[in-house]
Amino acid sequence: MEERIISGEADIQELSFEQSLRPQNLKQYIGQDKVKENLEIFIQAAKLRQETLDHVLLYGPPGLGKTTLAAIIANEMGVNIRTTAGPAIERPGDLAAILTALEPGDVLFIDEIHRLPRTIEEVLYPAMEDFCLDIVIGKGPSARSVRLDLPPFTLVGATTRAGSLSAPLRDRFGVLSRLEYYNETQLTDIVIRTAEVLATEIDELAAVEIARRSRGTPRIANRLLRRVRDFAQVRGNGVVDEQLAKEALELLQVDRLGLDHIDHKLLRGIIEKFRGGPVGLETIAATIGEESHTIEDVYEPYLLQIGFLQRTPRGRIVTDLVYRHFQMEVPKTE
Ligand SMILES: Nc1ncnc2c1ncn2[C@@H]1O[C@H](COP(=O)(O)OP(=O)(O)OP(=O)(O)O)[C@@H](O)[C@H]1O
Ligand SMILES: [Mg+2]
Repeated sequence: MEERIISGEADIQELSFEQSLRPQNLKQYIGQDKVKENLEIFIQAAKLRQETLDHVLLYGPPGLGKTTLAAIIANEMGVNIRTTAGPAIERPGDLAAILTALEPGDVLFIDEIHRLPRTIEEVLYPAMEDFCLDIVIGKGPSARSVRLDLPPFTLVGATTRAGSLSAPLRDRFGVLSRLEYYNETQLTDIVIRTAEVLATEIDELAAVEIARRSRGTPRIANRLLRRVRDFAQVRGNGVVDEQLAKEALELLQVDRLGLDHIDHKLLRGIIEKFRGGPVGLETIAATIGEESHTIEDVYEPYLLQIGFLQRTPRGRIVTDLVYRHFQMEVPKTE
């Protein structure tokens, strides 16, 4: 897959930059009002009762703020956070080592929790329910099971694919929070906040321009801002105004809805080769030379979200909005 500036996923160099931009508490966390409101209540209640917070599952597309929110939850509870990821825990012993090292009340954050091996999930169930671990010592006939008590903790799980989580695991979370794409106003606020952190001067209209092209995703908004800021330093006097933002974004080949050349190739491909569809996913994949699961996981969600694509039992179809976006004549339906 080629690298895309509008990809929701983070690349490695980006991680330390992102770290510096993370809001630290719920107040600074922009948008996701429903999720925030719920968490605020649960956190307060847990603190009043002097108990640990219930286990929380955060799910939604990449770059919407799951990792950020996990850290905020720990912060608001006034506890430490330990971070790991599904694929990093290979054997039950790995999980046991992490769990037994927790302090009472800690948050254990498991990113990509849908990638946890099933054998590990089973160890996690009693840990989540009763704060204990059943460990098998020895092999064969002399093997015996020992029960270990754990300090009470809060598991925060994050996943981009709630559907691939097993039902028994999902059921053990007391709080299920789904993160939504952000609207233009919220993204504008995020761009302005990030500019402040970066000590970059930016016009409100420039921030709106960046927000519009960010596909509802803070990670993309921050990434675009960073590129536009580079442009402002080299081509201008460092200040980001509307005109400069537009020029820079033009150069980055991100159109006014945040679509790039791959989206264009996909949408135009369906129009030109299949008269707008319906056409099957595999056929689209072969036509544009991408893997079908990449199309499904990475390219499609936003196109579906803005109503440019529709999924039907017979395949994908492009909607009238696409023809208008490309200033093409909308075909008449027979
Ligand atoms: N509500 C928000 N307010 C301000 N900034 C945000 C918000 N949500 C996310 N961000 C910023 O967007 C970037 C990406 O967020 P984060 O890493 O938390 O996303 P994620 O959902 O964990 O993504 P992934 O699925 O790839 O793990 C971070 O730099 C963060 O500062
Ligand atoms: Mg994350």
